[in-house]
Amino acid sequence: MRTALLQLTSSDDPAQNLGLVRGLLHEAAAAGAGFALTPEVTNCVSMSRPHQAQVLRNEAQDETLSGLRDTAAKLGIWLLIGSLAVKSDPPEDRFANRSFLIAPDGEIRARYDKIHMFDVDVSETESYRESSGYAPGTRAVVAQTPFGTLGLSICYDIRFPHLYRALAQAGAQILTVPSAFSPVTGAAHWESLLRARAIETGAWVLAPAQTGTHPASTGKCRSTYGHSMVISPWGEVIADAGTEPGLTLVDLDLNAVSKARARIPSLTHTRSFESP
Ligand SMILES: O=C(O)CNC(=O)[C@H](CS)NC(=O)CCC(=O)C(=O)O
Repeated sequence: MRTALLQLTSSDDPAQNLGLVRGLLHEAAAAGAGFALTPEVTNCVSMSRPHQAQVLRNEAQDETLSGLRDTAAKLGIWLLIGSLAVKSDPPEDRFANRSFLIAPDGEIRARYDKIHMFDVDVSETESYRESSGYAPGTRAVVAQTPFGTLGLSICYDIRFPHLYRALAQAGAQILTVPSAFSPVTGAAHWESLLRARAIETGAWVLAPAQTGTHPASTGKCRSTYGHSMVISPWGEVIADAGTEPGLTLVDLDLNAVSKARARIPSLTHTRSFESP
């Protein structure tokens, strides 16, 4: 299946971001892609909770979701919206960081709420407290498509290998890791983490990313690492998008999954052991 990763520099204006994503999806479909993926927080990259509270909507009212469902249906493609920041149902007053898998008929086939929250001091001047704004998910998700079984995850989840082992053991052949990685940790860890998860599971890893300096109408601009990547089930870097926004196209071959797993059947070699 020809697959397109969209690398974005999303701003904090959801309407503007929707227009850019639609343009890239048209290009992807024209290039023969039947599956496209967008990064984490496709609809809004913002460091300002008050701004997010003003521009974000709950799922039913979210115009990025309805707009992209419409585009996927018009183009007849599968679409993983890496994530949208959406308002949760009361009494929860934090947002959800939620992936959506859209089928070529425009229907939502799967949802996944990011489980692991990035509450980290990256450097002396750069801190993130994702759990202050977002409520974590509690459920791992796999989804069937005609081109393979997807295992869904988001960004900081990549640091928790047991999630990916569980997804692979539940049948996932393609792991999705839409991200907005910090430049500092991206340079140090991004490629190694993605390659490790591919090697451990013998699955394709598709990691569409936010990149660059994100324009903000209020508060501080945020920067992200970019380098959207496709990793083969054997752990090879098949594509690295660098730091410019745009499209990356690859042809996914599911035979590579069974080949990698036949060579190293570690997924079937789990043993239980006493805790240390
Ligand atoms: O804040 C939002 O609106 C959406 N959430 C994110 O962008 C999250 C939390 S700040 N980013 C990450 O998880 C980066 C992880 C990372 O960089 C690492 O693991 O090193």
